[in-house]
Amino acid sequence: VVGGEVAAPNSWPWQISLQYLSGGSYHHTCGGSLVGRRWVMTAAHCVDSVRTWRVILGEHDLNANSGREQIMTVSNVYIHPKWDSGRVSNGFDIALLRLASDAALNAYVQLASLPPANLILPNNNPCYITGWGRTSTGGPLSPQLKQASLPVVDHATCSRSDWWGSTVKTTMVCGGGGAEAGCNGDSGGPLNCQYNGKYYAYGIASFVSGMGCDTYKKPTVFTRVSAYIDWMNSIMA
Ligand SMILES: CC(C)C[C@H](NC(=O)C(F)(F)F)C(=O)N[C@@H](C)C(=O)Nc1ccc(C(F)(F)F)cc1
Repeated sequence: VVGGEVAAPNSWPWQISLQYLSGGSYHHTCGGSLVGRRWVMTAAHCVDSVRTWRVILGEHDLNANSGREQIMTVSNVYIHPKWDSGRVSNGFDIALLRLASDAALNAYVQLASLPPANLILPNNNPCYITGWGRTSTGGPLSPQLKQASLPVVDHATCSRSDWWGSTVKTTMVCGGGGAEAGCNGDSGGPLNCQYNGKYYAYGIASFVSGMGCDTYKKPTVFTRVSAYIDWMNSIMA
């Protein structure tokens, strides 16, 4: 997350850290959202390589043990059937991870609210991105979870030729476009948007400009979760 601030610990209690085993230790690679006691929603591009995964619930500081963390094994990975790792601009950047055991829900670990199918939030709707991703283009990951305000940029604006043009589809949602942005390592994490007085996991961080995370008129692009509710229900049922 470029800009914004460190979040109050566990104030986004559905945020997870997705980690992979390499060289005998686990490394944060993506964010995600707990959407069921055995289910995590993340980006397909986060899990389209064969690795040993684990999910940390109740996480805040990647380098400290608060005692609130729950370390979960991933038992299955379900990538959207239309995802094409060579074509992130086609969309379908969504995956579900089945956990080997149930999460214990408490003050630090809660389920994300999924939006109603086909919900489209208006331009400038208040939203926050959360994640442990780079704090500047090419910079380090953040040890603590960060948040930044990324209001919705509607499709009409985001698809203008000097913005993302036809790269952005209606199954995506754009957020920000100024000094605050998602960055590498925030992938898979939620865009938390206010709707009827509560926060919904309305987006899944998908991509930023290759020219830099906070490139002007290149807002962070998210998978629009409300476009995939039927697919998610078919998997989690
Ligand atoms: C691995 C990538 C698919 C996802 C990676 N995503 C992120 O860093 C995050 F956190 F914003 F989700 C990213 O945007 N990385 C930059 C460096 C990138 O590759 N951006 C990018 C790739 C393809 C396009 C497109 F769609 F035009 F082909 C646009 C931007």
